[in-house]
Amino acid sequence: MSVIDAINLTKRYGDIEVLHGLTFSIEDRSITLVMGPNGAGKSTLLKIIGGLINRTSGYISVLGEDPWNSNKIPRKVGIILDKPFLPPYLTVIDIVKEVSSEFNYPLSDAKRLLEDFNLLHFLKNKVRELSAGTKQKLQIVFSLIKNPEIIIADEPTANLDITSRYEVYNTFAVLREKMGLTVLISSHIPAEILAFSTHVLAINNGIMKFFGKVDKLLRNNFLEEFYIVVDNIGKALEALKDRKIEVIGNQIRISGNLAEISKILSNAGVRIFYVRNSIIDKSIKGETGWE
Ligand SMILES: Nc1ncnc2c1ncn2[C@@H]1O[C@H](COP(=O)(O)OP(=O)(O)OP(=O)(O)O)[C@@H](O)[C@H]1O
Repeated sequence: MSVIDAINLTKRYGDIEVLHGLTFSIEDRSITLVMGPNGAGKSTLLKIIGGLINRTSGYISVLGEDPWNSNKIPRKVGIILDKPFLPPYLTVIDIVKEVSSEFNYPLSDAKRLLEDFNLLHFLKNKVRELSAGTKQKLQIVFSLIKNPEIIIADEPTANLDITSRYEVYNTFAVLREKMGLTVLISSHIPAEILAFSTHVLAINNGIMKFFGKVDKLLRNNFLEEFYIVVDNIGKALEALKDRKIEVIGNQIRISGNLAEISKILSNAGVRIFYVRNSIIDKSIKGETGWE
């Protein structure tokens, strides 16, 4: 079932058309990586989906409604930006209370969300005392306080170090798996997020270059060697014991079909934090025109 449908969607700023006739459907409970170089049109597309700006022509439906003319979309779509706008001198609990009361959300449920994302111990901290990664995770949790069905994240990891970036990607994977949310994330660092995504929508100069499942993007490149980092190396080694693998530091070197290996690990309850392989970068470039 699709939750977002776009047909021939265009956007012009003044005389300049920056989105040229995009057509796609986003499936319920998917994580779509929206990728493309600077100025490609990623933010513009996400803002249209979130109802922050209107399209120029074409059709867009989000949860069955036109996002620009909808009371439902501001409540059902959570928007996450690259830099969280959290008041630096307020404590986390102050903000939680404010956001909960704004959306009529029980405070006890909000605290449970913080607990789910391992943030409960920051309740009494002021925002300025928190790391960039923690602030971003908080922004994500705050966006959940209204019970959204879709989360749109525009470059959510742009200002984060690698550890925090993976924490944030992981948070999105949890949102999808445990809370059944549909997630759209834009990024400049596509290879990192690919392991957490189900679909890819690639734009370049406002033209959609690729839309489809991650497997399709990587389809020709499976019998290659790559490196993965997982959350539980012991469980991963057990799950992959019939395969030729080598452990190098915290990475597992393995050859084979990436989709198949991810499935084995996922069935064993192991989460992949990181996949690296020059082929992934090459297939992103080959299929999408990404430089
Ligand atoms: N409010 C605006 N008025 C005029 N032009 C705009 C406006 N916002 C964006 N643009 C232009 O539209 C094009 C697409 O911009 P957009 O921000 O959507 O791209 P992006 O892919 O998100 O880029 P980045 O990765 O740099 O954020 C760019 O050429 C940009 O200069």
